[in-house]
Amino acid sequence: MSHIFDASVLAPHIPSNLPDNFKVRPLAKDDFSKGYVDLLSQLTSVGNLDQEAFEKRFEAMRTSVPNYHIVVIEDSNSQKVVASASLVVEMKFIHGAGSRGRVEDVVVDTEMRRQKLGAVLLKTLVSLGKSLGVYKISLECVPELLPFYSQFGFQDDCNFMTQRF
Ligand SMILES: CC(=O)SCCNC(=O)CCNC(=O)[C@H](O)C(C)(C)COP(=O)(O)OP(=O)(O)OC[C@H]1O[C@@H](n2cnc3c(N)ncnc32)[C@H](O)[C@@H]1OP(=O)(O)O
Repeated sequence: MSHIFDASVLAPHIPSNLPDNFKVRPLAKDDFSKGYVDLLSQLTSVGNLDQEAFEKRFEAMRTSVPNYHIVVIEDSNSQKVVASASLVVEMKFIHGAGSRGRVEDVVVDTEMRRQKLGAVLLKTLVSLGKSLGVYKISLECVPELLPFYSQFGFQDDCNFMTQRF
């Protein structure tokens, strides 16, 4: 199976108390056929992303340095991807040529919410980020989700500005 990053890098960071049917792993190239795009569409507009476009983008991300750490949870009962979150690492000159982590695109299938899958993803990404040596991890969210993210060590500490095209 082709993963977007090395599964052995992820393994030490996965909480052990998950029900047997849930498997936490890096995004795989064949997740297109496991409902991954439908899952992302519960987060925001995905636009026109057919299998060819998905696989082309997957390869670009897989071979990027530093890696895109896209972590998913597959439910073996349905063989669908039911949750996903990303840790993107950005290289800097500042902080001693350090790296910053950004948590992006956190989503759990509507049918699977409130079963702690979001918590599993956030704990996994924070632990992974620390082990990769990033000097900080940040994310952007609506005010309603501040209590959710604060459980995993995030603090509300600045304004967020955006410009859309
Ligand atoms: C950086 C970004 O990507 S921001 C975008 C975040 N994603 C979205 O808004 C997409 C739609 N929402 C979702 O996919 C989900 O509701 C998520 C990811 C926000 C939460 O995932 P879930 O798996 O349902 O959360 P999980 O079960 O792990 O919740 C753990 C605890 O967090 C808290 N929590 C969960 N969801 C929320 C929420 N929407 N608001 C406030 N607190 C919450 C609760 O205390 C919950 O414990 P409880 O169920 O015992 O009350």
